Amino acid sequence: MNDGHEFALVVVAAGRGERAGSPANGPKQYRLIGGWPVIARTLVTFLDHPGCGDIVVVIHPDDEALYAKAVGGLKGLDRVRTVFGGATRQASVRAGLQALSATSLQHVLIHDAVRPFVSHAIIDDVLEALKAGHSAALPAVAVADTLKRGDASGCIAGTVPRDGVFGAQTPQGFGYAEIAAAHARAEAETETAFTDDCAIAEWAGLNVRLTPGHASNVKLTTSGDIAMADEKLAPARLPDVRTGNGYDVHRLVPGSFVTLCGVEIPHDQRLDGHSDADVGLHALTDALLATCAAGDIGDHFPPSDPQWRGAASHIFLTHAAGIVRKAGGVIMNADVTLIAEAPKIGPHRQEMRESLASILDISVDRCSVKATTNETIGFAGRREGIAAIATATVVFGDYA
Ligand SMILES: Nc1ccn([C@@H]2O[C@H](COP(=O)(O)OP(=O)(O)OP(=O)(O)O)[C@@H](O)[C@H]2O)c(=O)n1
Ligand SMILES: C[C@](O)(CO)[C@H](O)COP(=O)(O)O
Repeated sequence: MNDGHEFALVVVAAGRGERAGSPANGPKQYRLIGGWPVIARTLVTFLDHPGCGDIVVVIHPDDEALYAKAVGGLKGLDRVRTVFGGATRQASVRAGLQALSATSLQHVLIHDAVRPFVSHAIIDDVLEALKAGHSAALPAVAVADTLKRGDASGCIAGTVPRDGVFGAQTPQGFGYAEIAAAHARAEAETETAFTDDCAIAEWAGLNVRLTPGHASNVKLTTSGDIAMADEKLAPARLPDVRTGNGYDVHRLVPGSFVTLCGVEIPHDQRLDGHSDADVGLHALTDALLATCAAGDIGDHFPPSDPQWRGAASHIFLTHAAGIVRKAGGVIMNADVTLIAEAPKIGPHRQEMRESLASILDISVDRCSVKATTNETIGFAGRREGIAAIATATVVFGDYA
């Protein structure tokens, strides 16, 4: 079982997680972060470490089913045993160490189940220190905040010098025989409640080496810690970018001007329609409505409604832009292609772009107007009508 392995492991998971609250789905080591139970994430890092041999997970007697469900499906579980813990972390570690009494491995690492962001680098540095001859190794992070001592009234009683002060993390590493003996002695000889195993090693006179911990190797203590861990592991949110297209055509009849993209152009024909028949603005109105699936221009402005007779089409486009914005969208660009044999669009393009920019309240560089003839074929080629196609891009949500 331990062929080629460098250390045995105790993972303590018998706590009740009272500071994190105890919801129906069990104590914090069984809560989900990024869709995984905390304890499963923790175990996987060790199961994947080439130096890790026997593993004892110390659980609470009430949690057998929760544990089985949480770790079910992990690879390498044949190396993992469970034992029941005690009323304190210290008692739970002791139970874990006793369960390893037959281990052939010289070193043991002791880790909190609720430190799921432990890394191979942290483990390797602990192992290096043990292999270099230290009896114990402690991953630690220098304290960065100024430390204060508070008094019973909730006021500051003093500032604690932080030079040489470290936050202790796990996994803490030891010679197995030495830490097992130190734990047994501590149990027999002192009432002191030790909050970590290096404190027991120190008490027993063992030499403890500091190794690099990492800020990310946080102990999930409160429900806020669990929420932060979940957020950290959440898949990156993709931007909600939506594109809509629109198409419109109106018949040409004898007249003196056409209105295209909000610009009146003198011409020997006019566009026939219920409103001002501006195909460019109508196509773009549909494109914008499409970005939030808000139907089409006919749904909002029925041709049967007399109030829209001869209406200027910027009303329709302004309405569509309002719907988009109400839905949380930001209009990124608008592009209109006019299909007309005549009049010539080129000389009016800039004015049309400015007209779109003003109606949509976006910059001109986000508004494009293009034109093409229909090579004298089809209804547009025979000057029977003018068509327009339009595309709009809108970004919705947090990325807007
Ligand atoms: N009797 C105990 C107490 C704690 N632990 C384990 O020790 C680790 C660190 O302890 P802590 O964060 O204090 O966990 P809890 O004791 O569960 O938390 P609380 O004090 O809020 O109840 C956890 O993995 C926890 O499950 C344990 O195995 N047995
Ligand atoms: C062992 C430990 O994680 C080191 O920082 C910590 O002491 C355990 O937390 P507890 O709240 O004291 O049980």
